[in-house]
Amino acid sequence: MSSPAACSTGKSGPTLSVDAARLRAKAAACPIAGKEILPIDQAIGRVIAAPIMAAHALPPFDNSAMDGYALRLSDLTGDGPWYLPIYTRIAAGDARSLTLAAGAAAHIFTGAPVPFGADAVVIQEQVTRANDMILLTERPRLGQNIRRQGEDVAQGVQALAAGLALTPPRLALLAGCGVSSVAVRPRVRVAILSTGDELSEPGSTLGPGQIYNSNRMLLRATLSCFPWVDLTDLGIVTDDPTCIQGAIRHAAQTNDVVISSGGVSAGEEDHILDVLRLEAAELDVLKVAIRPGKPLTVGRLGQALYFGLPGNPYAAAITFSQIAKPALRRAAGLMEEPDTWLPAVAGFTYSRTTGRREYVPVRWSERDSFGRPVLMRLGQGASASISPMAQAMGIAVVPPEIDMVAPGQALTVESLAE
Ligand SMILES: Nc1nc2c(c(=O)[nH]1)N[C@H]1C(S)=C(S)[C@@H](COP(=O)(O)OP(=O)(O)OC[C@H]3O[C@@H](n4cnc5c(N)ncnc54)[C@H](O)[C@@H]3O)O[C@H]1N2
Ligand code: MOO
Repeated sequence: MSSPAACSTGKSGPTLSVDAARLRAKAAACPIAGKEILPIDQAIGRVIAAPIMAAHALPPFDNSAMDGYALRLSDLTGDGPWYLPIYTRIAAGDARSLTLAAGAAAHIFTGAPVPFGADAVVIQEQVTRANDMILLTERPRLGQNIRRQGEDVAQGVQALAAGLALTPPRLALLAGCGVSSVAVRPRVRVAILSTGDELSEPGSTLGPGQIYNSNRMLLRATLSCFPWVDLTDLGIVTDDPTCIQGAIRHAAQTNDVVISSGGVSAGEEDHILDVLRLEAAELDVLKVAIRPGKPLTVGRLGQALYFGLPGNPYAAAITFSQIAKPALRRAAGLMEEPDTWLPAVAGFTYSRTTGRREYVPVRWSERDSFGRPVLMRLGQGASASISPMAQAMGIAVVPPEIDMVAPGQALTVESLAE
């Protein structure tokens, strides 16, 4: 067992604002080095490791945006109407290299290559066709209904930057540019464990004084939604300092991030901080002005980033989403910050104690005249309650200095899921 080491702060250390705690957690998270080359169909949700260049222009050739007739504007002399003979028919996939005959039109279909010399396509609804001739009365605009080669992405330019997640639209862009494989960041290896002698797994019979382990499912389900996470679930670790120390030490040696729940507050049965000291952890965050979730621990344990989430389920969910997740995203190499909050107004009254930023589970069924959701509060703010967050459409954010939330008060609302 290693000797106790000084932490940067202790149980009585300073209380940080949510923003300061998040910044510290992110600063403690270094992007995982290295890369993997994956076929694009196996890269869904992964993080781009290096800029991706377009192998081909998009679109790869000038093509028609509509079903109609390709023509040359200089053939339309005078004020019209104009008659043009149809010299050929060009469907999508036509492999011929065609030049438009002088004074003629080509019957062309959406996605078909525009013949050389044609500089406009008139949709079929705007012409009168008689046998092999068309009649048109309005002069087309130069280039109308023609999608130019490379107008979406030019060949050889950067199609996507490093640090972006490969969302479905981005994968579609790569496919469209003919990119078949991509260099992605390695997955972040994350281990989760639940502490507490009172915990039992669903499926087993509850003994006296026991509760079912819900934090494991919360973290497991949340992390399973991140394709850039390689998850190890260590299950329940009993409230014994030696067991916790062994589990945490091994987890930190074999993972990039370790997340525990429970045992971080001040009680004699809360062993996480003592164990972290014995393991010479460098602790950056011990108390946060957040409700729920004040007793949160963030630090480094050897090469691993460590999050000690509070045991209360709503506190675990909020501290994970507000502090741990942004740091995990940084470890994954993600450069984009999700910014999905909505302006909203309170539809409820709530008298509260100031000093902590509070995350309130809410639903709404109405919007005000500006289109803002009118929020209804769920539950009574208990950090042990799971049902309010399960029923919630979002989480309203109440600033620390507010002592009374009244109907009509402007608030922001965030998603707990993203
Ligand atoms: N004297 C003090 N007591 C407490 C303080 C304090 O400052 N002084 N802080 C309170 C606050 S706030 C919170 S939040 C909790 C945090 O406690 P811990 O992180 O130490 O967690 P535990 O004591 O282990 O558990 C708290 C609560 O959550 C239940 N729990 C734990 N793990 C799970 C799980 N995996 N699934 C479902 N529920 C779980 C546990 O049974 C407890 O009821 O401390 C307050 N106390
Ligand atoms: O931080 Mo605790 O979650 O307020 O109950």
